[in-house]
Amino acid sequence: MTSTISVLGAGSWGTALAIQAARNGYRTLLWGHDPIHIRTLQQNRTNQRYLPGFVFPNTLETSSELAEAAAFSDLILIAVPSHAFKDTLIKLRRFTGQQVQIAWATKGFAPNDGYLLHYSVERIFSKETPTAVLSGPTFAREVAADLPTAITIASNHAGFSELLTRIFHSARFRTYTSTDMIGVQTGGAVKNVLAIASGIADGLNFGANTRAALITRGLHEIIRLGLELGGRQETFMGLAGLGDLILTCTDNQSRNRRFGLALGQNKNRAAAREEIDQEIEGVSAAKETYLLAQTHGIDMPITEQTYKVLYESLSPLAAVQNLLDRELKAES
Ligand SMILES: NC(=O)C1=CN([C@@H]2O[C@H](COP(=O)(O)OP(=O)(O)OC[C@H]3O[C@@H](n4cnc5c(N)ncnc54)[C@H](OP(=O)(O)O)[C@@H]3O)[C@@H](O)[C@H]2O)C=CC1
Ligand SMILES: O=C(CO)COP(=O)(O)O
Repeated sequence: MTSTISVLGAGSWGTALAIQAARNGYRTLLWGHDPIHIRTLQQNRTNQRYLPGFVFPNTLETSSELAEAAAFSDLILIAVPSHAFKDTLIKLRRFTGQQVQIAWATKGFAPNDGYLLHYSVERIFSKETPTAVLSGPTFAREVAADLPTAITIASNHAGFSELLTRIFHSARFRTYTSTDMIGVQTGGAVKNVLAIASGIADGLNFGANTRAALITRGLHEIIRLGLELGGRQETFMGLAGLGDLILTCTDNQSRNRRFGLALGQNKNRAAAREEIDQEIEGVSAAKETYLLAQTHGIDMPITEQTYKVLYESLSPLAAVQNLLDRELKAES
């Protein structure tokens, strides 16, 4: 029975998930691409840069060698940012055997081709490789602090979601299984765009009514796109859809929301990014989602206006006005 796991990506989320697996008694190896950062983690037994204040359990090891991570376990969990996802898979492929099982907690699309991340795994590994995605309303810091959290684990392989459940489930970390990998990935990727939009509205000092309207109409956008891509309605009403959307649109722990807040307060994109100094997945997701909506002929007005603020220098105020000026229609 598997008793090890390698987690790729030593940012806040990879570190929190590695701590969770290690706390559950699984020998866990946390891999990061920067040898200097990893050496610091090894020495301090904590990730001061990305998740300060949480001491690593004894069962947590670290490495900056991908070959070591592949040899450590045939169960790989990827938590690198989406822009590094494909590249990490390609490098990993050189070191893995036939038995490898691949899960990811990354939220976003493969850069430049707009595909959900499971397509990259299928192409770089194979369609037969067991795959799974973990997603839901899960701020890294709260998971590391062992605050009650629930997450969805979606897999194409029942045995794999059960294995991941054993590794991650605890009295404070509740796991739900699903078979809807497309729906779970779509919810996780698109909610980041809507969190930026919600931040923008709050940065402009609009009120709670505006935020609630954005969340509700944003959910409709996720559902329209997600159904078209092959996801299931109930997934969008669950943890990986509505749950994560509410979390990131309403709480300032969300980097995407804070980025939007800065834009709404009239900071430019570069200054807002610098202020956050961590991954803001919604920036690339806004472009990929906007292009996907166009390709599939789907109406996603909040996504479209967010894209225009980010890529066409539309002012946040004009973007909100564009949404309000839209032709009146029935609620659907
Ligand atoms: N943080 C959270 O609460 C949650 C995050 N997620 C998702 O997890 C993913 C990772 O985000 P998160 O950990 O928060 O991001 P962070 O900003 O906390 O950390 C990003 C990490 O990725 C590393 N990195 C950057 N480029 C590469 C690369 N080319 N190859 C390998 N590693 C690289 C960074 O290393 P370096 O410092 O050297 O640049 C850093 O360790 C995102 O898709 C995010 O949406 C999902 C749920 C919760
Ligand atoms: O996805 C997340 C929580 O579920 C983290 O959101 P941010 O990337 O906006 O911080």
